[in-house]
Amino acid sequence: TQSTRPQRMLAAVQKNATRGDPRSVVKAIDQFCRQKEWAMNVGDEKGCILDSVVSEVNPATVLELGTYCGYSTVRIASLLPPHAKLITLEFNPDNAVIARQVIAWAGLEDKIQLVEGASGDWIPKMKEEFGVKTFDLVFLDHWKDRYLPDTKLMEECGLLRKGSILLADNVICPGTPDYLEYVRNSPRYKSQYFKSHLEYTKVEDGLEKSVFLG
Ligand SMILES: O=C(NCCNC(=O)c1cc(-c2ccc(F)cc2)cc(O)c1O)c1cc(O)ncn1
Ligand SMILES: [Mg+2]
Repeated sequence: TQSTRPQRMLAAVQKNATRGDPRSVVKAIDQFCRQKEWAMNVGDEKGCILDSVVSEVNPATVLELGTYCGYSTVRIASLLPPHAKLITLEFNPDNAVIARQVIAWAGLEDKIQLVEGASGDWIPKMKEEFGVKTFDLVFLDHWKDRYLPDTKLMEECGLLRKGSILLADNVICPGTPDYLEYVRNSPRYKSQYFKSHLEYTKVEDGLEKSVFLG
């Protein structure tokens, strides 16, 4: 039977990356996507901006919305301090199967908790299910029409504290106009746009970094 793109991406990781070496996993996926097949990972250009924000925030608790195959999950977790935890939500069970194996190849299982299901269902249960108080950093990379409702839900559930950072992918392409309008005009956020390109292309895209002011 025909393999899927995530399955071919995992095969490229297992062939070209070194077990236990997260950066080699990131490199193998980027090479696969540049040389073989485009895929919707945040990619190496926006990935460098992601790295700099993660390093600056040095978060103890991270929430990622939209795991896909685990590229940004591994990229973020490889920069976390010891004992820091990353929870990543993935809606699509087939993607979750692949992401778990990518995370295992990188040797980052102890830092990452992959949760399957819809963000809207899981966000209200974060505190009781995972003992999370608030998130220091949230990386939004799931369905683009879920960025705004899920941000409001995180506010309502008390998952953001003064200084929590939201970093959103694809605010230009595919675009998240209602989310951008909200974080750029709400008095509760200080927002900054990092201009870049859609992964592995010359199309404009960017990341929006927003500090929750409480
Ligand atoms: O997370 C879920 N889907 C992937 C979200 N991510 C994207 O859609 C995404 C798309 C693109 C993209 C850009 C240009 C283009 F021509 C085609 C795709 C780029 C990106 O960087 C993304 O991140 C999901 C699934 C589901 O069934 N339910 C809840 N969530
Ligand atoms: Mg994305």
